[in-house]
Amino acid sequence: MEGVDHLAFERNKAQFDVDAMKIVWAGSSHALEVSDRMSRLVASDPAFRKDNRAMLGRKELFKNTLRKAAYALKRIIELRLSEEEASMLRSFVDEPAFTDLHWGMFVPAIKGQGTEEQLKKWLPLAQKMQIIGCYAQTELGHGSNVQGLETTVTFDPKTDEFVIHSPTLTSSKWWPGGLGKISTHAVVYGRLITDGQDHGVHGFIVQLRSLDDHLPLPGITVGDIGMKFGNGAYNTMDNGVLRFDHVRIPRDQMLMRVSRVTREGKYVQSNVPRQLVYGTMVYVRQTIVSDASTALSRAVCIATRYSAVRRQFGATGGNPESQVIDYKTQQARLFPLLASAYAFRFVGEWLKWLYTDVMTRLQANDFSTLPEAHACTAGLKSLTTSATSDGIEECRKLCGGHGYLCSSGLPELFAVYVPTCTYEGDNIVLLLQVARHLMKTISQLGSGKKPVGTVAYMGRVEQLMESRSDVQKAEDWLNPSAVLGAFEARAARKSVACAKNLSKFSNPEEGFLELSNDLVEAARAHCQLIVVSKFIDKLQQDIPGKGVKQLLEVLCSIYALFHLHKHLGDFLSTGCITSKQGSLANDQLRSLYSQVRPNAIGLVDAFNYTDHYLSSILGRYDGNVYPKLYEEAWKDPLNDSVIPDGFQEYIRPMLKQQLRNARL
Ligand SMILES: CCCCCCCCCC/C=C\CCCCCCC/C=C/C(=O)SCCNC(=O)CCNC(=O)[C@H](O)C(C)(C)COP(=O)(O)OP(=O)(O)OC[C@H]1O[C@@H](n2cnc3c(N)ncnc32)[C@H](O)[C@@H]1OP(=O)(O)O
Ligand SMILES: Cc1cc2nc3c(=O)[nH]c(=O)nc-3n(C[C@H](O)[C@H](O)[C@H](O)COP(=O)(O)OP(=O)(O)OC[C@H]3O[C@@H](n4cnc5c(N)ncnc54)[C@H](O)[C@@H]3O)c2cc1C
Repeated sequence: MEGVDHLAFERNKAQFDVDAMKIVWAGSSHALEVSDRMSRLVASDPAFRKDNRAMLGRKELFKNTLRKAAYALKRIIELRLSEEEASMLRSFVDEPAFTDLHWGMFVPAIKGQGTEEQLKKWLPLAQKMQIIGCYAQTELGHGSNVQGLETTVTFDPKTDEFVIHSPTLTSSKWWPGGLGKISTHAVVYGRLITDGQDHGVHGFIVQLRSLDDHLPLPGITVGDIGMKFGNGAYNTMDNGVLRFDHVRIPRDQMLMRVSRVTREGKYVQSNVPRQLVYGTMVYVRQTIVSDASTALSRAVCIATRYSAVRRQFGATGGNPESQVIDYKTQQARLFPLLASAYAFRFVGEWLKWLYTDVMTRLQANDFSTLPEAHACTAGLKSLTTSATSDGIEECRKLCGGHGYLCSSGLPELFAVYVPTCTYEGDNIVLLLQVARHLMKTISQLGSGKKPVGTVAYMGRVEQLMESRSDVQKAEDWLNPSAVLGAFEARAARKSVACAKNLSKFSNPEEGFLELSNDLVEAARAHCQLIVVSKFIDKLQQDIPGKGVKQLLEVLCSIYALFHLHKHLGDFLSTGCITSKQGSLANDQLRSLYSQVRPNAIGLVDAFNYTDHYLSSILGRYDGNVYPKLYEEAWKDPLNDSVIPDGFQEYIRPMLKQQLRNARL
């Protein structure tokens, strides 16, 4: 029935102030107001329609993305939107596009690695979109191993220029988004060579295409790398290939904040650490953590609403069948994902703060927190994107057969989301970076260097090696200090075990390779501890609204106890808890799921997503699923005609032949 809220009875069950929760989710009343206004602006404009993406061929799909990007910019200018509003509007357009790389990596790379002079020259051009840029780092032969890049950038003192060259097939730039067809410029990473000496990888601003006719400049071969996973999905992006044949650029197009080359060809390093060349990745990894909560919450919103609508089995005495959300197994799969969406929101907020703090310190030449920023962004990017990818797929299964339809919104969300496990650093490679940080921290304990930030607990390692959980009954697990104690002890013990095993190797690098599986597990335990502790910290804040804080406490306990249950082997084998305490945690989880149940729809309504943004019939706000699914099926191009193309040509003769054979 049109206009009827089929989920109203669920909404009435909520025991908390949903509007107050919306503010917590958005981060502030101001952020909620802006995101609400921008999402409605996009949803109400037919130019931003996106329900037909899965049906479009690549060229049409891509052209449509270009139209939307240009139209979005036109609206941003017409409506005089602020930077914050413009960025929200672009995110609600909800279609991967060259603009993501322009705003998300090209501009930040210049900002982070350019000198004041370079900022003055390039930023206004980029900000007014008079040039369009991408981030060209990865090559056909090397992505993870940045130091292994092969593109050469050789200084020619005669002309005061750099000569960029792709000496091998594997040195072809491969993957950069926006590169294939649209970017006019790129920040290109290559090996800097002066006077025959290789100084390693540096960034350079390179013009790729003419600003007059958009043709590639001389010496440049550029194109798209081809179709990617899923229909629609990430194929709106022109990931590209790029080769240089001795292309010349002026010397001042080397990004020179970290190091520079003088007119005479002398290589000069500034006092800034060379790792700042990797700064753009740190920035993007931080944004990816917040985006994980957005992607996961979308999937969870769809699966939760549909689970309340869907009924199977259990009809008794004339009563309707059971809502699938009432099955304990459905709750045990769904509610930890709901809790994870909130957990990732808060850890994302904290990571943004950490990043801003590091940037402020860098301005004052304080580089002390850079390793912590690298480890946290790398580890949390890895943890949250892996969990979100798995979570989206779990939500598809939670929706049964209908979850597999494109109109559920879940297949496209999954296809767009999964590459986050690979881009901006393969998730395993990034966890190994965290493990290095942990091993370094432990190795420095003896020297009296006090660990700070997220590794501060390592300073209490002796106590953590001995500690025993004092949980005696299920409710004791609601105590944040019981949870923190167990997670800290597990993380510390796993790291210490790795450090001890490493010390048995005469060659530490060999040991690191041999023990890498254990190191990855230790890094994961550390990252889960960060998520749990930042959720607990969030609950120390003043959180207004009836029942809001109480429900967040429930979600925080679910996040922690679900992971304790999932990784029970870890907690038991390290001796942090007993098997009795493990089973008490499980008892407590069941009770927590029951507390979430009446509030489940309210908790996903608090994400404040429009139907346009969710793009899912199963996740419709009004729960009117079946008529809309039925209606949607008839829109498929296959249903344009009763008899499909190809039937007369192939199937009719085949049928006839088979009938003739049968008669013989
Ligand atoms: C239905 C529609 C639905 C729509 C749904 C929407 C959802 C979509 C979500 C979208 C989300 C966000 C959008 C953002 C837009 C961006 C799109 C992104 C596109 C992708 C871009 C890319 O992938 S760019 C390329 C990225 N490449 C990598 O990440 C490479 C990974 N490798 C590395 O980072 C390094 O090489 C590695 C760290 C692994 C090793 O480096 P190496 O030089 O070998 O270093 P080491 O020897 O190991 O270490 C040296 C010391 O340096 C320290 N260190 C390393 N890295 C850093 C760093 N980044 N910062 C600071 N310090 C660093 C390291 O710790 C060592 O220190 P030590 O003290 O010497 O031990
Ligand atoms: C959709 C998408 C968009 C992208 N956009 C861009 C872009 O805009 N700009 C850009 O420059 N790049 C981009 N990339 C490239 C991306 O950053 C790289 O693909 C990514 O960093 C992974 O590197 P790789 O492909 O070399 O993987 P590999 O390192 O070859 O990984 C292959 C396997 O080897 C394993 N492995 C590798 N090294 C180790 C190790 N030391 N220890 C243990 N295991 C290891 C990995 O875990 C993985 O299982 C994009 C990629 C994708 C998929």
